[in-house]
Formats: sequence, structure tokens, C-alpha cells
Amino acid sequence: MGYRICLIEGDGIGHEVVPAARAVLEATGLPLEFVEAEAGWETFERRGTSVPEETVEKILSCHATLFGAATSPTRKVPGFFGAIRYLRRRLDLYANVRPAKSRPIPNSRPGVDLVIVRENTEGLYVEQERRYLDVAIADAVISKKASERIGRVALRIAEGRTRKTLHIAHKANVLPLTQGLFLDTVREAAKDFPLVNVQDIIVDNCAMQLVMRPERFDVIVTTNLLGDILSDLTAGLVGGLGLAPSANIGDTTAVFEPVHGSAPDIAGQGIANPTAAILSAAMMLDYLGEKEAARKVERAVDLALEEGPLTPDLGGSATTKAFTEAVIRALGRV
Ligand SMILES: NC(=O)c1ccc[n+]([C@@H]2O[C@H](COP(=O)([O-])OP(=O)(O)OC[C@H]3O[C@@H](n4cnc5c(N)ncnc54)[C@H](O)[C@@H]3O)[C@@H](O)[C@H]2O)c1
Ligand SMILES: O=C(O)CC[C@H](C(=O)O)[C@@H](O)C(=O)O
Repeated sequence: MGYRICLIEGDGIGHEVVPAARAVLEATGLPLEFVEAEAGWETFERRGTSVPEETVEKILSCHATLFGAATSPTRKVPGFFGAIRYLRRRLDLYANVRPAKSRPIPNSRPGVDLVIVRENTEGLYVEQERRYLDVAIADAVISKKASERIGRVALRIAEGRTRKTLHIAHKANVLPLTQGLFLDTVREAAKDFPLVNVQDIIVDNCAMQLVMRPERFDVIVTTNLLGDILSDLTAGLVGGLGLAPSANIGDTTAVFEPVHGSAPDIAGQGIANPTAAILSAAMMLDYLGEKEAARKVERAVDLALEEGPLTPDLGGSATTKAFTEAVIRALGRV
């Protein structure tokens, strides 16, 4: 039996990096069947909704989904909602797992091998904002249930790694009710994981320590917006957004996507780095139980990064297509 994979390109460079990742997936030789679905800003403009119901149905009919990126305007547009944010909440994809690993390129910091585990359903992402004349208010929701389940995901990941260390990154010193509930709940869950060395860290110090000494971190668990920001920081440590993969995982399905967005500044030029999408596809293979194929794809990416040619974000002049072909050639040698 094969795997049904839902592909959602989205907007901008999503149209370039998802086909690249698909080509690499096809080159693994695994029995994969692809189902295409649409979501994002272009979909909203065409159909009046950024996530048509049939897209949700297609995702649910597949074993896993690979998502590119979707554009969200910074102004309020009536009827619009952010596609990936909607899918995370609609499908209860509560764990956003974002690894950052050193890669064999000059602008990647050596010695980094960490995972950010970002709570993916609440915090400030409940998107409850109100405006009263010149004052605007946003709600941040933290629940014991969501904090406990994301805490347990992070603790299980930490338990399975060599260093077995978990940092809980929080701002409970300023927000003791919301951030404090998150911190206390994860600490409580940690009692069931005696092998994991659990430490608290205030998020601003965590950001500084990540820049100064990233090699000391193993797994970091944090709330939604803090994880959003920290995971772009860790992407920057290892070579940039073009290299950072992620997984949105729930109990019934999972959506894999590069950490980056639609990159309007380079979209349509065929020069986007497909590595983040390809590594997200590797995370998807791992989720599907195809561990060996996942490891091979990751090794092929590292070989291609080592040997080049590199895309412009990494200082080269290769196209998306040329780099993808290099990864596919490398797949034959790993
Ligand atoms: N998951 C998502 O769908 C998602 C994630 C982030 C941002 N966004 C949306 O994307 C749009 C653009 O946001 P942004 O500019 O802040 O972030 P972005 O990630 O799209 O781009 C940030 C910078 O990184 C570069 N970059 C990103 N990915 C790259 C790649 N694969 N190869 C080479 N360079 C790459 C871009 O050229 C840009 O200079 C916004 O509308 C935002 O809402 C969506
Ligand atoms: O632009 C959007 O609608 C979502 C962007 C998205 C987020 O979680 O905020 C992105 O920054 C990410 O880290 O996945």
C-alpha cells in the first residue's frame, strides 16, 4: 500500500518549493500518490475563502500534507483568514515541531542541533483583537490542557534524544497568570519524565543565549508567538529561512511546511531555496514511518549543500531547479 500525500502550494514561492519537494519525494521511489489542493491569498481572491472546505476534506483523506506558504496581508481584510493558522486550529495540529541543525555551508553556525516545540493552537494566535478609538487589545489564551499536551510532546522528543534536555522558554515573570500557567503545567508534566533534565528560561534571555551559545540547547518548548519568533532566530543561526523545516502535528493528521513565508521579494524568479520544503518532506516521511527514506533525503540535502551549486540566499547563483536536481542526484549516492 502506498501513501496519499496532499500538496498545497499556497502563494509566492510556495509554487516553486512544493514542486521541488515533490520531485525529491518522487525520486525516493516510494509508492506515493499526490492530491493537489488550494489555500492562501490567491485562493481567497479567486474564491472568497482562503481555505475552501474541499481542501480540508482532501487533507483528511490523505496520510499527510505538504504545505508551501501563504500570504497574509498586514491590514484587516473582511472575510480573510490566514490559511496555515486556520488549518492548525481547524485540524487541531497542536504541536509545531521546528528543528534547527547545522548544515555544511559557511553561514551555518557549527554545533547546533536543537528543536523548538511551539504550542500551535492558542496564545495570541486565538486572533481576538478589539479596537477602541486609539487603543487596541489582543487576547492571549493559555489553557492547562494545551500546555500539558504540548509539554508532553516536547518531553517525549527530549527523552528520545541524546542530551535529554528541555528548556521551557516563558515570560512568567511579567505574565504570571498566562505564562505562569504554561510554565507550571509543563513542569508538572515533567514529573512523568524523570530522565529529562528540565530547565526554565525567561524567553528574552533564551533569545540572547541562542545567539551566543546555541550549542547548549537541545529541546525548547514555548508558547505560540514566542515559538514563532524563536524559530526564525534559530533558522537564522543555521543558514536562514531557506533551510528551516517544520511539522504541524495533531492526533489525526499532520501538515509539514517550511518555516518561511511566500517571500514576495523573490517569488516568480525561480531562485527560492527549496531546502526547507525538501527537509519538511523528509520530516513527513519520518512521520509516515519511512525513517530510512527520511534520513536519505536529509543526507542528500547535506551533500548537495556541501557540493553546490547554492541558491542566491546562500551566496550562490543556482536556480531552485538546479539545486533540486543536485539533491536528486545526491539521493543516488547516499
Ligand atoms: N507558513 C506560512 O504560510 C507563512 C510563514 C511566514 C510568513 N508568511 C507570510 O509570507 C509573507 C511574507 O512574509 P515575510 O517576508 O515576513 O517572510 P518570508 O519568510 O516570506 O521572507 C523573509 C525573507 O526570507 C527570504 N526567504 C524566505 N524563504 C526563502 C527561501 N526558501 N529561499 C530564499 N529566500 C527565502 C525572503 O526572500 C525574505 O527576504 C507574509 O504575507 C506572511 O504573512 C506565511
Ligand atoms: O502569515 C501567516 O498567516 C502566518 C505566518 C506564520 C505564523 O505562525 O505566524 C509563520 O510566521 C510561521 O512561523 O509559520
